[in-house]
Amino acid sequence: MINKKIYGLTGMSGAGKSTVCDSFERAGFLIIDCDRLAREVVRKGRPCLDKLHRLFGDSVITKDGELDRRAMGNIVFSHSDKLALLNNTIYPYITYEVISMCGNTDKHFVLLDAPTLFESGIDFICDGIISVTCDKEKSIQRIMLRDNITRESAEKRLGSQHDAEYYKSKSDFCIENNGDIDTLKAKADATARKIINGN
Ligand SMILES: CC(C)(COP(=O)(O)OP(=O)(O)OC[C@H]1O[C@@H](n2cnc3c(N)ncnc32)[C@H](O)[C@@H]1O)[C@@H](O)C(=O)NCCC(=O)NCCS
Ligand SMILES: Nc1ncnc2c1ncn2[C@@H]1O[C@H](COP(=O)(O)OP(=O)(O)OP(=O)(O)O)[C@@H](O)[C@H]1O
Repeated sequence: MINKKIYGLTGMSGAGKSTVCDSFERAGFLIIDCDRLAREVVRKGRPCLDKLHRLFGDSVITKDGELDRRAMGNIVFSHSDKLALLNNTIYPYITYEVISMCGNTDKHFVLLDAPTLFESGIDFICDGIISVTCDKEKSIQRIMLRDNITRESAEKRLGSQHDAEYYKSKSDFCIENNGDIDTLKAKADATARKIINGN
């Protein structure tokens, strides 16, 4: 996108992307949280939710007409064909929102926080890729605690994603997060500075 530098931030669930976003926001980046956009595009009454209802049936809709996220997660993180169907349905809506936000901001630097950056094809608009990685067991422990899910659900979710080596091999910057939070923040601050200063 003209006059903007767009960086994609990716990595497995629980790797530490949200903490990295805080550093980049402090450094002056516009942060686009694709998980949040994915929640907005499936709000009650939005066309994307109607499509999901038609494709997945009543079991993914709550009695209030909202997306039943836990039910949908149980389906798609156990069946790769269903995950592909969800992704193919939802990504065009997310991509539209991302492009609008990039076009509307005054900020020069944008960070797309997107766990499924490569699958969505949105890496195509990025000037650079940053990944956050950590040992799989650490991811499992962190998301069990943060999302109040079982080990089995955590393992299934991670099973739908790539491993650390994959993210590393496709990134311009890789932030390893096996230490404490302060170490992660220091690495993230340094990466943001490096990008802004162009070195
Ligand atoms: C399956 C859904 C309903 C489960 O909702 P739930 O509230 O339990 O989880 P939440 O949305 O907070 O996601 C938690 C984490 O799961 C992982 N995850 C989410 N979607 C996907 C996916 N399509 N493929 C692999 N991992 C995913 C991410 O690491 C994410 O941070 C939801 O994740 C969803 O709608 N996913 C499809 C949209 C998507 O791809 N989002 C990522 C944005 S790029
Ligand atoms: N180095 C660390 N030490 C301890 N806890 C951490 C560390 N890094 C992150 N966490 C915690 O682990 C959890 C997962 O981190 P975070 O939410 O940043 O992951 P994420 O990559 O954004 O995951 P998702 O893709 O699922 O949104 C959070 O509760 C966070 O506070």
